[in-house]
Order: sequence, then structure tokens, then C-alpha cells
Amino acid sequence: MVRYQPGQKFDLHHDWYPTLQRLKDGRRFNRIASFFVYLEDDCAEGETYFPYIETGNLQRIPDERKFHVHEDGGIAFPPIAGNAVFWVNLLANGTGDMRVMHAGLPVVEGLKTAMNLWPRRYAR
Ligand SMILES: O=C(O)CCC(=O)C(=O)O
Ligand SMILES: [Fe+2]
Repeated sequence: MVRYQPGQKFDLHHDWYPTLQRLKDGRRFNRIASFFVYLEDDCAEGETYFPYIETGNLQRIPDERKFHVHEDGGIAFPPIAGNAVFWVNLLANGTGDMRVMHAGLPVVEGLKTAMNLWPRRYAR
């Protein structure tokens, strides 16, 4: 769970681990994908921002309320309670994909609450 009050943000990062995480039973894993679910959207701004995702070849006009092209490049998803963003974190060879770097832009007013679900890929 993440919760933001006015002025709070989450700086640019990726959700995948640079090195595999190790469990007590010895298994090692990374976060293959992310589901980011907005639970509370009673706020101004606070978009989830992906600076390296381009929309150049979109086949249809997107709904601007769901996401928009950011003025600095990339795309941004405004928090809408009940909506979720899904993306894949790892390349086919298991290493992290830099294109899914993202940030939680500052919340200017109100509260934003959201939940992360991180399915795992285990090393064999
Ligand atoms: O708050 C956001 O929009 C992004 C949060 C995030 O990236 C995370 O919790 O890993
Ligand atoms: Fe994240």
C-alpha cells in the first residue's frame, strides 16, 4: 500500500530488483510484473508517470481521462479509484526492463491511496 498527502511523491524507480531476492528456503525471485491499483483518488495531480514509454504507434485515440502524453515525454496515469495499471518488469531473459522506470508525481491536494501486486518469477 502507498498513501500520499499533499507534497508527497515517489521518485523515479523500477519495481524489479537489480539482483534476485532470496527467500529463507533458498528460492530466488524477481518481480516479473506490477499491478498498481488506485484505491482512493480524492486528490489533485499525483499521476503515475512513465517517462520512457512512447505512444507513437497507438492504433486508436486514447481516453485522455485514463492516461495522457506528458509534456516532458512519456505517459502519465491519473489516479482513478478502481482503475489499475499493469506492466511487465522483466525481459524474456529475466533481466530488468529499463523502459518501465516510473514515478508517483507529487500529490498537490487531498489523498491518494494505492496498492501494489507484484507477481514473482522464480529462478530455476
Ligand atoms: O504512486 C505511484 O503512482 C507509483 C508508486 C510506485 O511506483 C510503487 O509503489 O512502487
Ligand atoms: Fe513502483
